[in-house]
Amino acid sequence: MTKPVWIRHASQLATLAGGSSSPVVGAKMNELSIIEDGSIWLEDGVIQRVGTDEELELHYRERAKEAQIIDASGKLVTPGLIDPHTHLVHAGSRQNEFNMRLNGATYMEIMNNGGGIHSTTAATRAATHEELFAQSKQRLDQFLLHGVTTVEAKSGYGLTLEDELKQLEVARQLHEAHPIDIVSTFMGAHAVPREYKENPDAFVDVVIEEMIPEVARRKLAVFNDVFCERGVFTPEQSRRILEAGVRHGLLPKIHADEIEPYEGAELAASVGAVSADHLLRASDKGIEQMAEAGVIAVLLPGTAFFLMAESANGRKMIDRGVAVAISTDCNPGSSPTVSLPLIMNLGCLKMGMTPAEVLTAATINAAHAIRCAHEVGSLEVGKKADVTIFDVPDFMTLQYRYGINHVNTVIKNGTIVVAEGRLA
Ligand SMILES: N=CN[C@@H](CCC(=O)O)C(=O)O
Ligand SMILES: [Zn+2]
Repeated sequence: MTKPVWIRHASQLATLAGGSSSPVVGAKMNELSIIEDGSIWLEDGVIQRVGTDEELELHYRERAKEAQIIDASGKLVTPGLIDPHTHLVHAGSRQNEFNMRLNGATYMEIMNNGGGIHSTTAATRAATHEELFAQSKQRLDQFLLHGVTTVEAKSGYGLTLEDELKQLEVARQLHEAHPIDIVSTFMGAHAVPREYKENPDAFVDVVIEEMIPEVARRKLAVFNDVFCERGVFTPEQSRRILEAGVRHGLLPKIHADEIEPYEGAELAASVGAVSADHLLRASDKGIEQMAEAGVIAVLLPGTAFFLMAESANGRKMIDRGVAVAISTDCNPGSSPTVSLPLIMNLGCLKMGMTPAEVLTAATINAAHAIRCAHEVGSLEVGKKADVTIFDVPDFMTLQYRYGINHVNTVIKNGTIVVAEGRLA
Protein backbone atom coordinates (compact mmCIF):
# COMPACT_ATOMS: atom_id res chain seq x y z
CA MET A 1 0.00 0.00 0.00
CA THR A 2 1.41 3.39 -0.94
CA LYS A 3 1.26 6.04 1.73
CA PRO A 4 -1.17 8.93 1.32
CA VAL A 5 0.43 12.03 -0.21
CA TRP A 6 -0.36 15.44 1.28
CA ILE A 7 0.67 18.42 -0.86
CA ARG A 8 0.64 21.54 1.29
CA HIS A 9 0.91 25.32 0.96
CA ALA A 10 0.87 25.55 -2.83
CA SER A 11 1.20 29.18 -3.74
CA GLN A 12 -1.36 28.42 -6.46
CA LEU A 13 -3.39 25.20 -6.66
CA ALA A 14 -5.01 25.46 -10.10
CA THR A 15 -7.85 22.96 -9.74
CA LEU A 16 -9.61 23.56 -13.08
CA ALA A 17 -12.70 22.40 -11.21
CA GLY A 18 -16.15 22.58 -12.75
CA GLY A 19 -15.42 21.55 -16.34
CA SER A 20 -15.82 17.80 -16.18
CA SER A 21 -19.26 17.45 -17.71
CA SER A 22 -18.59 19.31 -20.96
CA PRO A 23 -15.57 20.96 -22.63
CA VAL A 24 -14.73 24.45 -21.43
CA VAL A 25 -15.50 27.20 -23.95
CA GLY A 26 -15.22 30.98 -24.34
CA ALA A 27 -14.36 33.18 -21.38
CA LYS A 28 -14.56 30.17 -19.05
CA MET A 29 -11.25 28.96 -20.49
CA ASN A 30 -9.68 31.73 -18.38
CA GLU A 31 -11.17 30.42 -15.12
CA LEU A 32 -8.75 28.08 -13.41
CA SER A 33 -10.50 27.82 -10.00
CA ILE A 34 -7.30 28.66 -8.16
CA ILE A 35 -6.86 28.07 -4.45
CA GLU A 36 -4.08 30.07 -2.78
CA ASP A 37 -2.12 28.39 0.00
CA GLY A 38 -3.68 25.25 -1.47
CA SER A 39 -3.60 21.76 -0.11
CA ILE A 40 -4.61 18.38 -1.50
CA TRP A 41 -4.79 14.89 0.02
CA LEU A 42 -4.21 11.89 -2.25
CA GLU A 43 -4.95 8.37 -1.10
CA ASP A 44 -5.75 5.02 -2.73
CA GLY A 45 -4.85 6.55 -6.08
CA VAL A 46 -7.63 9.08 -5.81
CA ILE A 47 -8.02 12.73 -4.83
CA GLN A 48 -9.68 12.71 -1.40
CA ARG A 49 -9.86 16.37 -0.48
CA VAL A 50 -8.89 19.74 -2.00
CA GLY A 51 -8.94 23.12 -0.26
CA THR A 52 -6.90 25.71 1.56
CA ASP A 53 -4.17 24.41 3.80
CA GLU A 54 -6.13 25.65 6.78
CA GLU A 55 -9.12 23.52 5.80
CA LEU A 56 -7.10 20.38 5.23
CA GLU A 57 -5.10 20.92 8.42
CA LEU A 58 -8.34 20.71 10.38
CA HIS A 59 -9.30 17.50 8.66
CA TYR A 60 -6.02 15.62 8.43
CA ARG A 61 -4.01 16.88 11.42
CA GLU A 62 -4.35 13.52 13.18
CA ARG A 63 -3.18 11.56 10.14
CA ALA A 64 -0.27 13.79 9.12
CA LYS A 65 2.30 11.23 10.34
CA GLU A 66 1.03 8.56 7.95
CA ALA A 67 1.44 10.75 4.87
CA GLN A 68 4.30 11.70 2.58
CA ILE A 69 4.16 15.46 2.90
CA ILE A 70 5.23 17.67 0.00
CA ASP A 71 5.82 21.30 0.79
CA ALA A 72 4.67 23.19 -2.31
CA SER A 73 5.35 26.68 -0.95
CA GLY A 74 6.26 29.01 -3.79
CA LYS A 75 5.10 26.43 -6.34
CA LEU A 76 2.26 25.97 -8.82
CA VAL A 77 0.23 22.76 -8.53
CA THR A 78 -1.90 21.62 -11.50
CA PRO A 79 -3.66 18.51 -12.70
CA GLY A 80 -1.24 16.13 -14.43
CA LEU A 81 -0.93 17.46 -17.99
CA ILE A 82 -2.71 15.54 -20.76
CA ASP A 83 -1.42 15.20 -24.31
CA PRO A 84 -4.39 14.39 -26.57
CA HIS A 85 -2.56 13.86 -29.89
CA THR A 86 0.67 11.90 -30.29
CA HIS A 87 2.28 9.45 -32.68
CA LEU A 88 4.14 7.98 -29.71
CA VAL A 89 4.76 4.45 -30.98
CA HIS A 90 7.16 4.54 -33.90
CA ALA A 91 10.69 3.55 -34.81
CA GLY A 92 13.51 5.63 -36.18
CA SER A 93 14.17 9.29 -36.56
CA ARG A 94 14.09 11.81 -39.45
CA GLN A 95 16.74 14.45 -38.79
CA ASN A 96 17.90 14.07 -42.42
CA GLU A 97 14.47 15.32 -43.58
CA PHE A 98 14.66 18.21 -41.14
CA ASN A 99 17.88 19.20 -42.86
CA MET A 100 16.21 18.82 -46.28
CA ARG A 101 13.39 21.12 -45.17
CA LEU A 102 15.90 23.67 -43.91
CA ASN A 103 17.34 23.57 -47.41
CA GLY A 104 13.99 24.33 -49.03
CA ALA A 105 12.13 21.02 -49.50
CA THR A 106 8.54 20.97 -48.24
CA TYR A 107 6.96 18.39 -45.93
CA MET A 108 4.62 17.14 -48.69
CA GLU A 109 7.40 16.98 -51.33
CA ILE A 110 9.43 14.75 -49.02
CA MET A 111 6.41 12.53 -48.38
CA ASN A 112 5.50 12.31 -52.07
CA ASN A 113 9.04 11.20 -52.83
CA GLY A 114 8.75 8.24 -50.49
CA GLY A 115 10.06 9.91 -47.33
CA GLY A 116 8.08 11.42 -44.48
CA ILE A 117 5.43 9.10 -43.10
CA HIS A 118 6.65 6.43 -45.57
CA SER A 119 10.14 6.37 -44.11
CA THR A 120 8.82 6.02 -40.55
CA THR A 121 6.47 3.30 -41.82
CA ALA A 122 9.44 1.37 -43.22
CA ALA A 123 11.33 1.70 -39.92
CA THR A 124 8.28 0.76 -37.85
CA ARG A 125 7.49 -2.27 -40.00
CA ALA A 126 11.09 -3.44 -39.64
CA ALA A 127 11.14 -3.01 -35.85
CA THR A 128 10.34 -5.85 -33.46
CA HIS A 129 7.77 -5.45 -30.68
CA GLU A 130 10.64 -5.13 -28.23
CA GLU A 131 12.40 -2.42 -30.24
CA LEU A 132 9.20 -0.41 -30.64
CA PHE A 133 8.45 -0.80 -26.95
CA ALA A 134 11.93 0.36 -25.91
CA GLN A 135 12.01 3.40 -28.20
CA SER A 136 8.50 4.49 -27.25
CA LYS A 137 9.12 3.96 -23.54
CA GLN A 138 12.01 6.42 -23.66
CA ARG A 139 9.64 9.04 -25.04
CA LEU A 140 7.09 8.23 -22.34
CA ASP A 141 9.71 8.71 -19.63
CA GLN A 142 10.45 12.11 -21.10
CA PHE A 143 6.76 12.98 -21.23
CA LEU A 144 6.57 12.20 -17.52
CA LEU A 145 9.55 14.46 -16.83
CA HIS A 146 7.61 17.23 -18.59
CA GLY A 147 4.61 16.82 -16.31
CA VAL A 148 2.40 14.70 -18.58
CA THR A 149 0.41 11.86 -16.98
CA THR A 150 -1.97 10.82 -19.80
CA VAL A 151 -1.17 10.51 -23.49
CA GLU A 152 -3.20 9.66 -26.56
CA ALA A 153 -1.23 7.47 -29.00
CA LYS A 154 -2.04 6.82 -32.65
CA SER A 155 -1.07 3.95 -34.89
CA GLY A 156 -0.50 4.81 -38.54
CA TYR A 157 3.09 3.80 -39.25
CA GLY A 158 2.18 0.21 -40.03
CA LEU A 159 -0.34 0.61 -42.85
CA THR A 160 -0.89 -3.16 -43.03
CA LEU A 161 -3.25 -4.94 -40.67
CA GLU A 162 -0.40 -6.81 -39.02
CA ASP A 163 1.80 -3.76 -38.54
CA GLU A 164 -1.04 -1.53 -37.33
CA LEU A 165 -1.92 -4.21 -34.75
CA LYS A 166 1.74 -4.33 -33.72
CA GLN A 167 1.77 -0.61 -32.94
CA LEU A 168 -1.51 -0.80 -31.03
CA GLU A 169 -0.36 -3.83 -29.05
CA VAL A 170 2.83 -2.02 -28.07
CA ALA A 171 0.73 0.96 -26.95
CA ARG A 172 -1.37 -1.38 -24.81
CA GLN A 173 1.75 -2.96 -23.28
CA LEU A 174 3.16 0.48 -22.51
CA HIS A 175 -0.13 1.47 -20.91
CA GLU A 176 0.18 -1.52 -18.61
CA ALA A 177 3.90 -1.19 -17.90
CA HIS A 178 4.39 2.56 -17.59
CA PRO A 179 2.93 5.06 -15.11
CA ILE A 180 1.50 7.17 -17.94
CA ASP A 181 -1.99 6.17 -19.08
CA ILE A 182 -2.29 5.69 -22.83
CA VAL A 183 -5.51 6.10 -24.80
CA SER A 184 -5.16 4.51 -28.23
CA THR A 185 -6.32 5.73 -31.62
CA PHE A 186 -6.33 3.62 -34.77
CA MET A 187 -4.94 5.62 -37.70
CA GLY A 188 -4.58 3.12 -40.52
CA ALA A 189 -5.54 6.03 -42.79
CA HIS A 190 -2.39 8.02 -42.04
CA ALA A 191 -0.98 7.68 -45.56
CA VAL A 192 -1.65 5.67 -48.69
CA PRO A 193 1.14 3.07 -48.59
CA ARG A 194 3.49 2.97 -51.57
CA GLU A 195 2.12 -0.41 -52.66
CA TYR A 196 -1.34 1.17 -53.19
CA LYS A 197 -0.05 4.33 -54.87
CA GLU A 198 -1.91 3.61 -58.11
CA ASN A 199 -5.16 2.64 -56.40
CA PRO A 200 -5.77 4.53 -53.16
CA ASP A 201 -9.45 3.51 -53.02
CA ALA A 202 -8.40 -0.12 -52.75
CA PHE A 203 -6.42 0.81 -49.64
CA VAL A 204 -9.42 2.68 -48.22
CA ASP A 205 -11.39 -0.56 -48.69
CA VAL A 206 -8.73 -2.50 -46.74
CA VAL A 207 -8.90 0.04 -43.90
CA ILE A 208 -12.70 -0.20 -43.82
CA GLU A 209 -13.20 -3.89 -44.42
CA GLU A 210 -10.20 -5.47 -42.73
CA MET A 211 -8.45 -3.14 -40.33
CA ILE A 212 -11.26 -1.31 -38.55
CA PRO A 213 -13.28 -4.47 -37.77
CA GLU A 214 -10.22 -6.29 -36.38
CA VAL A 215 -8.98 -3.34 -34.30
CA ALA A 216 -12.49 -2.93 -32.88
CA ARG A 217 -12.94 -6.65 -32.26
CA ARG A 218 -9.70 -6.74 -30.28
CA LYS A 219 -10.62 -3.53 -28.46
CA LEU A 220 -7.24 -2.04 -29.31
CA ALA A 221 -8.44 1.54 -29.82
CA VAL A 222 -11.04 4.02 -28.66
CA PHE A 223 -10.74 6.41 -31.61
CA ASN A 224 -10.38 6.25 -35.39
CA ASP A 225 -8.39 9.02 -37.10
CA VAL A 226 -7.66 9.97 -40.72
CA PHE A 227 -5.20 12.36 -42.40
CA CYS A 228 -7.63 14.35 -44.57
CA GLU A 229 -5.32 16.38 -46.78
CA ARG A 230 -4.89 17.00 -50.52
CA GLY A 231 -2.68 14.20 -51.83
CA VAL A 232 -3.39 11.94 -48.85
CA PHE A 233 -7.10 11.11 -48.19
CA THR A 234 -9.90 13.13 -49.78
CA PRO A 235 -12.83 14.39 -47.71
CA GLU A 236 -15.01 11.68 -49.33
CA GLN A 237 -12.55 8.88 -48.47
CA SER A 238 -12.12 10.34 -44.99
CA ARG A 239 -15.87 10.39 -44.43
CA ARG A 240 -16.18 6.72 -45.47
CA ILE A 241 -13.36 5.74 -43.10
CA LEU A 242 -14.73 7.71 -40.16
CA GLU A 243 -18.28 6.43 -40.67
CA ALA A 244 -17.00 2.86 -40.87
CA GLY A 245 -15.25 3.40 -37.55
CA VAL A 246 -18.44 4.67 -35.95
CA ARG A 247 -20.27 1.52 -37.11
CA HIS A 248 -17.67 -0.48 -35.16
CA GLY A 249 -17.77 1.74 -32.08
CA LEU A 250 -14.61 3.76 -32.81
CA LEU A 251 -15.08 7.47 -32.20
CA PRO A 252 -14.01 9.80 -35.01
CA LYS A 253 -11.04 12.15 -34.97
CA ILE A 254 -9.51 13.90 -37.94
CA HIS A 255 -6.24 15.53 -39.02
CA ALA A 256 -7.84 18.49 -40.74
CA ASP A 257 -6.76 21.50 -42.82
CA GLU A 258 -3.10 21.16 -41.86
CA ILE A 259 -1.29 22.08 -45.07
CA GLU A 260 -4.13 23.39 -47.26
CA PRO A 261 -7.74 24.40 -46.67
CA TYR A 262 -9.63 21.19 -47.51
CA GLU A 263 -12.97 21.47 -45.66
CA GLY A 264 -11.68 19.17 -42.94
CA ALA A 265 -13.24 21.24 -40.16
CA GLU A 266 -16.60 21.06 -41.97
CA LEU A 267 -16.25 17.29 -42.31
CA ALA A 268 -15.43 16.98 -38.60
CA ALA A 269 -18.64 18.82 -37.74
CA SER A 270 -20.69 16.81 -40.19
CA VAL A 271 -19.55 13.39 -38.89
CA GLY A 272 -19.74 14.52 -35.25
CA ALA A 273 -16.00 14.05 -34.65
CA VAL A 274 -14.81 14.24 -31.05
CA SER A 275 -11.98 16.46 -32.23
CA ALA A 276 -10.49 18.03 -35.34
CA ASP A 277 -6.75 18.45 -35.04
CA HIS A 278 -4.20 20.86 -36.65
CA LEU A 279 -6.64 23.33 -38.35
CA LEU A 280 -3.88 25.70 -39.49
CA ARG A 281 -5.90 26.48 -42.62
CA ALA A 282 -9.44 25.92 -41.34
CA SER A 283 -12.11 28.15 -42.90
CA ASP A 284 -14.31 30.52 -40.90
CA LYS A 285 -17.30 28.43 -41.93
CA GLY A 286 -15.61 25.29 -40.66
CA ILE A 287 -14.77 26.96 -37.34
CA GLU A 288 -18.38 28.06 -36.96
CA GLN A 289 -19.66 24.56 -37.72
CA MET A 290 -17.23 23.03 -35.23
CA ALA A 291 -18.51 25.38 -32.51
CA GLU A 292 -22.11 24.43 -33.29
CA ALA A 293 -21.40 20.70 -33.40
CA GLY A 294 -19.25 20.75 -30.25
CA VAL A 295 -16.12 19.44 -32.00
CA ILE A 296 -13.00 20.11 -29.92
CA ALA A 297 -10.08 21.79 -31.74
CA VAL A 298 -6.84 20.06 -30.80
CA LEU A 299 -4.21 22.63 -31.74
CA LEU A 300 -0.58 21.73 -32.36
CA PRO A 301 1.49 24.92 -32.46
CA GLY A 302 4.74 22.96 -32.23
CA THR A 303 3.98 21.44 -35.63
CA ALA A 304 3.41 24.83 -37.25
CA PHE A 305 6.61 26.07 -35.59
CA PHE A 306 8.65 23.08 -36.74
CA LEU A 307 7.20 23.18 -40.28
CA MET A 308 7.83 26.94 -40.35
CA ALA A 309 4.15 27.53 -41.14
CA GLU A 310 1.63 29.97 -39.75
CA SER A 311 -0.06 28.63 -36.62
CA ALA A 312 -3.74 27.85 -36.27
CA ASN A 313 -5.75 30.82 -35.04
CA GLY A 314 -6.48 29.65 -31.52
CA ARG A 315 -7.63 33.11 -30.49
CA LYS A 316 -10.31 33.20 -33.17
CA MET A 317 -11.50 29.68 -32.36
CA ILE A 318 -11.91 30.44 -28.67
CA ASP A 319 -13.66 33.74 -29.41
CA ARG A 320 -16.07 31.91 -31.72
CA GLY A 321 -16.98 29.36 -29.06
CA VAL A 322 -14.84 26.35 -30.05
CA ALA A 323 -13.41 24.34 -27.16
CA VAL A 324 -9.65 24.30 -27.62
CA ALA A 325 -7.17 21.68 -26.44
CA ILE A 326 -3.44 21.71 -27.10
CA SER A 327 -0.91 18.99 -27.81
CA THR A 328 2.66 18.21 -28.84
CA ASP A 329 1.71 16.06 -31.87
CA CYS A 330 4.88 14.16 -30.83
CA ASN A 331 6.05 12.47 -34.05
CA PRO A 332 9.35 12.02 -35.90
CA GLY A 333 8.52 14.27 -38.86
CA SER A 334 6.62 17.42 -38.00
CA SER A 335 7.03 17.72 -34.23
CA PRO A 336 9.70 15.62 -32.56
CA THR A 337 9.13 16.91 -29.05
CA VAL A 338 7.57 15.73 -25.81
CA SER A 339 7.58 19.14 -24.15
CA LEU A 340 3.92 19.97 -23.67
CA PRO A 341 4.94 22.96 -21.50
CA LEU A 342 6.90 24.38 -24.47
CA ILE A 343 3.86 23.81 -26.68
CA MET A 344 1.82 25.78 -24.14
CA ASN A 345 4.36 28.59 -24.43
CA LEU A 346 3.85 28.52 -28.21
CA GLY A 347 0.09 28.56 -27.68
CA CYS A 348 0.54 31.95 -26.03
CA LEU A 349 3.20 33.32 -28.34
CA LYS A 350 1.95 32.02 -31.70
CA MET A 351 -1.80 31.48 -31.28
CA GLY A 352 -2.80 34.45 -29.13
CA MET A 353 -3.97 32.34 -26.19
CA THR A 354 -3.66 33.52 -22.61
CA PRO A 355 -1.61 31.66 -19.97
CA ALA A 356 -4.86 30.54 -18.34
CA GLU A 357 -6.35 29.33 -21.63
CA VAL A 358 -3.34 27.17 -22.48
CA LEU A 359 -3.52 25.53 -19.06
CA THR A 360 -7.21 24.75 -19.60
CA ALA A 361 -6.29 23.45 -23.06
CA ALA A 362 -3.62 21.08 -21.68
CA THR A 363 -5.72 19.72 -18.82
CA ILE A 364 -9.51 19.56 -18.73
CA ASN A 365 -10.10 20.25 -22.44
CA ALA A 366 -7.38 17.79 -23.40
CA ALA A 367 -9.16 15.25 -21.20
CA HIS A 368 -12.42 15.89 -23.05
CA ALA A 369 -10.62 15.47 -26.39
CA ILE A 370 -9.83 11.88 -25.40
CA ARG A 371 -13.07 11.29 -23.49
CA CYS A 372 -11.37 11.00 -20.11
CA ALA A 373 -12.69 14.09 -18.36
CA HIS A 374 -14.69 12.01 -15.89
CA GLU A 375 -11.45 10.76 -14.35
CA VAL A 376 -8.61 13.20 -15.12
CA GLY A 377 -7.99 16.82 -16.16
CA SER A 378 -8.92 18.58 -12.93
CA LEU A 379 -8.12 18.36 -9.24
CA GLU A 380 -11.50 17.30 -7.87
CA VAL A 381 -12.51 14.75 -5.28
CA GLY A 382 -12.87 11.25 -6.73
CA LYS A 383 -10.67 11.84 -9.77
CA LYS A 384 -7.36 10.03 -10.31
CA ALA A 385 -4.57 11.39 -8.14
CA ASP A 386 -2.57 12.76 -11.10
CA VAL A 387 -0.78 15.96 -10.13
CA THR A 388 2.09 18.05 -11.48
CA ILE A 389 4.05 20.52 -9.38
CA PHE A 390 5.99 23.28 -11.14
CA ASP A 391 8.83 25.26 -9.68
CA VAL A 392 7.16 28.60 -10.45
CA PRO A 393 4.90 30.60 -8.15
CA ASP A 394 1.96 31.01 -10.52
CA PHE A 395 0.47 30.00 -13.85
CA MET A 396 1.55 33.21 -15.60
CA THR A 397 5.20 32.68 -14.73
CA LEU A 398 4.96 29.20 -16.25
CA GLN A 399 4.38 30.85 -19.63
CA TYR A 400 6.61 33.87 -19.06
CA ARG A 401 9.78 31.88 -18.32
CA TYR A 402 9.40 30.01 -21.57
CA GLY A 403 11.30 27.04 -22.93
CA ILE A 404 12.42 25.82 -19.50
CA ASN A 405 11.26 22.58 -17.93
CA HIS A 406 9.87 23.83 -14.61
CA VAL A 407 8.49 20.43 -13.53
CA ASN A 408 9.56 19.58 -10.00
CA THR A 409 7.25 16.71 -9.00
CA VAL A 410 4.81 14.43 -10.77
CA ILE A 411 2.34 12.18 -9.01
CA LYS A 412 0.53 9.49 -10.97
CA ASN A 413 -2.33 7.53 -9.41
CA GLY A 414 -1.17 8.77 -6.01
CA THR A 415 2.46 7.65 -6.42
CA ILE A 416 5.37 10.07 -6.74
CA VAL A 417 6.96 9.25 -10.10
CA VAL A 418 9.07 12.39 -10.60
CA ALA A 419 10.82 14.09 -7.68
CA GLU A 420 13.10 17.14 -7.89
CA GLY A 421 12.83 16.95 -11.68
CA ARG A 422 14.08 13.34 -11.94
CA LEU A 423 12.34 10.00 -12.41
CA ALA A 424 11.71 8.61 -8.94
N1 LIG B 1 0.11 15.18 -40.52
C1 LIG B 1 0.05 13.99 -40.37
N2 LIG B 1 0.62 13.25 -39.39
C2 LIG B 1 1.54 13.73 -38.43
C3 LIG B 1 2.93 13.76 -38.94
C4 LIG B 1 3.43 12.40 -39.22
C5 LIG B 1 4.84 12.32 -39.73
O1 LIG B 1 5.33 13.21 -40.42
O2 LIG B 1 5.47 11.28 -39.46
C6 LIG B 1 1.11 15.04 -37.84
O3 LIG B 1 0.01 15.04 -37.25
O4 LIG B 1 1.79 16.06 -37.93
ZN1 LIG C 1 -0.81 13.94 -35.84
